[in-house]
Amino acid sequence: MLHKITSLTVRDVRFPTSLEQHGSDAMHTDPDYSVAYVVLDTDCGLKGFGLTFTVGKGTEIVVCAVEAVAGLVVGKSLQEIVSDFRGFYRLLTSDGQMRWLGPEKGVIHLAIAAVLNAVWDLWARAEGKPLWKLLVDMVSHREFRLDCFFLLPEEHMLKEGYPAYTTSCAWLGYSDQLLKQLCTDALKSGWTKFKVKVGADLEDDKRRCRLMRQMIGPDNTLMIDANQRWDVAEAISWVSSLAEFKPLWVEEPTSPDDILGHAAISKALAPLGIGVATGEQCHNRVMFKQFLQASALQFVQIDSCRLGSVNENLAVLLMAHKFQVPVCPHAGGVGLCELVQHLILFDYICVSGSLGNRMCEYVDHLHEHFTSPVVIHDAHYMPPKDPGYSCEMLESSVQSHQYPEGDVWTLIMNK
Ligand SMILES: C[C@H](O)[C@@H](O)CC(=O)C(=O)O
Ligand SMILES: [Mg+2]
Repeated sequence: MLHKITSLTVRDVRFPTSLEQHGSDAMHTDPDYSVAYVVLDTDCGLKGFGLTFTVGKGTEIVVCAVEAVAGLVVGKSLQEIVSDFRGFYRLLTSDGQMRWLGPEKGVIHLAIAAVLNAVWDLWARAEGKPLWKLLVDMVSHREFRLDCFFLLPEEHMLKEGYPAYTTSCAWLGYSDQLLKQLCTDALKSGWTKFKVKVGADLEDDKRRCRLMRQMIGPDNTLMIDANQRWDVAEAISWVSSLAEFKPLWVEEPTSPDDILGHAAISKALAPLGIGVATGEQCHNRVMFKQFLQASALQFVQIDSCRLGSVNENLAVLLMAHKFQVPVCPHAGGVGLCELVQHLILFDYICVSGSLGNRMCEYVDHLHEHFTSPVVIHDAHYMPPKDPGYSCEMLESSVQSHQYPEGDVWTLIMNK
């Protein structure tokens, strides 16, 4: 079956997470977790679902950009696309009249990610496999030695899952009381790795990091995330002041485009045992290449919607492997956990074969709006089994959260 794409629809779907400060950080103080949600219809009835993540009002701009590229997709068959996926990727990213907006960065790239995510979802559904398995089956299996026993990596993942860390205990806008409660709950559920938001006020950061350490103890892992708040010198002195709390990494210490700045920060913090992590706003593979070449990061944080979907993320996974830098994907947003779990499973099974210093982010928000939500067991992502890329949303959720006409928003606006 050819699966000719007959239409592409895109909707602006937003969740009012800012009301309770979920997802807040030093630069995004009032995020409403949102998606530009894409559905591809085909002549045989099969659909493909895709999304890209944003944090509120920006979604309307991404929706326009998706509409602008729709004409490059509608009318093509899945077979035509996947038989020359590289050519199709180039068609989307190199359109003569739209390339000026990027190239391969910003709003237009987010839009292309949403569309390509839907195409990959369609392909995996057509093959009757979860996306990670579609990718794994494309390359040959290898056997790795894992601790004291031999297990194929795929079997290992199906049994144990992929290790995760949580960001949900310590968004910047949460009170100390809430932070304590959420840490207590998370520890009971088996979490051992925690990320705390920092960057707005040094004294606050010291208090919150101290509290986190008290709650999680000396042996669990702590990471800090500044969301680009500092300049280079400020980042070095600020993080040095937080070194006593033993963070494994500082994430996005400065502008996401400042490769040499990250290199300077990495060099300065190495003696303190603190690495630099970045990637959620690293806009394409070329940037990642230079970050790796400049030893400017010690943890690669791929993002399933920032880069040009699976296509570009695979290139980054391979480069990270070449440079022997662990990949710890970003997933702080709606739908990002659902998507990126497929990529990190593929990374482990077919590329890195290692779990050393590796973990995938998890945030405990909004999974109930997906038809195949992530399954977390004992702080591990369990491999998804349903065909596709796990980003189909419940139609009822899409309708009630569509902006501005959905019930959820009309209620808020009429208050
Ligand atoms: C605005 C988002 O919630 C952002 O804070 C997420 C992030 O930085 C992370 O998960 O890491
Ligand atoms: Mg972050």
